[in-house]
Amino acid sequence: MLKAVILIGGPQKGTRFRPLSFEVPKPLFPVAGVPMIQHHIEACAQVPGMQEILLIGFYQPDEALTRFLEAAQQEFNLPIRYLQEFVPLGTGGGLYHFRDQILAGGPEAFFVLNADVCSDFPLTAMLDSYRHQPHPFLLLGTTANRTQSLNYGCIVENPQTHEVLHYVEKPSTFVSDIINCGIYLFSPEALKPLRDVFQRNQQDGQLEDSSGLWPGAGTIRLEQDVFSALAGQGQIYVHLTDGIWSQIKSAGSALYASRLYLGQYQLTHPERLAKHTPGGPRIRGNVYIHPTAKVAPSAVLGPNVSIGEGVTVGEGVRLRESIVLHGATLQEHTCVLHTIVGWGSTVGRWARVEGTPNDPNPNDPRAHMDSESLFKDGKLLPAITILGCRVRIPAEVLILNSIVLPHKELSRSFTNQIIL
Ligand SMILES: Nc1nc2c(ncn2[C@@H]2O[C@H](COP(=O)(O)OP(=O)(O)O[C@H]3O[C@H](CO)[C@@H](O)[C@H](O)[C@@H]3O)[C@@H](O)[C@H]2O)c(=O)[nH]1
Repeated sequence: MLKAVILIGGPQKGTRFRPLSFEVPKPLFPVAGVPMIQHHIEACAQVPGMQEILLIGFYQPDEALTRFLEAAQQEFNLPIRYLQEFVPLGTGGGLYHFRDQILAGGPEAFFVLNADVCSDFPLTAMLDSYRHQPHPFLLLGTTANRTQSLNYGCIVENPQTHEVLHYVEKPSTFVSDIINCGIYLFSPEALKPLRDVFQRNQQDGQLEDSSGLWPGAGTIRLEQDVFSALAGQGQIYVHLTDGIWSQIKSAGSALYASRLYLGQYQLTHPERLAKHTPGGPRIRGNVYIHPTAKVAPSAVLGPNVSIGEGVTVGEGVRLRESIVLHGATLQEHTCVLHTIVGWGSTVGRWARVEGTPNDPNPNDPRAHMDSESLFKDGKLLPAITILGCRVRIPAEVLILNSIVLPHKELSRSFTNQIIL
């Protein structure tokens, strides 16, 4: 019997995802037509013997999360529960805090998945390598180029045995081109080292604060407190993958992840990809259209387009490399490229809304998405355009490389601006 835990973080996280994370918790943001963590749940549900999926985070359980959990339980016919940390406990603290729930029923092992990654989740392959040689910690690793590796956990392995000999979280100088994907398979034994860290933290805290209410007592950083500390002791192994993988930190990376997942749908969910039908819109490449969306037959969509529930796409619209969220309207002849159009927003006739992609270098197979900051030398860097929720763009204007905050009604063109 197996279980899975998805670490969904909480409202203080996902700041690079604003203003989109104002409306919906980041783990529920639609990527390739379904909420970000539905991809994780689908992958877990396919592993034979999966008994339960636990989401651990520090969000208040709001309506959106509750509705998502109910729908997912029905769809996958599996118990899927949310366990709330009352303070952020770090990537390992929640696993220790909820250890009884994780170990209830005696699972053979449990997967732990960061919510903010996009992957083809080679969980069965990880399980096979775990069963071949069970160890407390199995990490999924992939390769990155030297510069970008510094943004991730870096793993030095023994190439014969795949034992992790050395682990450094976001090093300041090059350590290894094998990076931690934030996808793990842990044995029940893995909770023992977490308990040791917890007890050590508590003792250290009591020394600092005799009240015993030291706020950091329950916080455990899986990467530094466990992986770095235990590397080289025969407890941590890495399973390497060359499948699709990307982090989802910024809106730009959500658009890139959407492209990766839409590509995957060719194999996993061909029914989710729009097909060209006589009298229907022209489809180029991989496109997702929610069944309730109304798309005019003269619109041209794709590649990499996701159209959400109740969206209206008018005659002559050109839409490419974009996500259009629930209830938005693109009036006739708009051109929308490299953009996320927020919930309920309207783009007026003949308007052009365009962003600049910063996709990984296509000539470097080990390149990943850069989630760098929005500004450099006080200037907004060119990036995808984001329209927050219920934004109104008038007819015949140009919006280029801009971020428009929710509920703004624009009256002219803007380029390279954040419109507050
Ligand atoms: N429940 C809970 N979840 C948390 C908390 N803090 C972070 N998380 C969740 O844990 C995951 C990792 O979040 P970060 O702490 O932001 O780390 P990171 O910068 O994404 O780096 C991690 O992931 C990389 C791969 O994407 C790894 O390369 C790196 O080593 C590390 O594990 C995310 O899904 C986040 O929502 C917390 O206090 N509580």
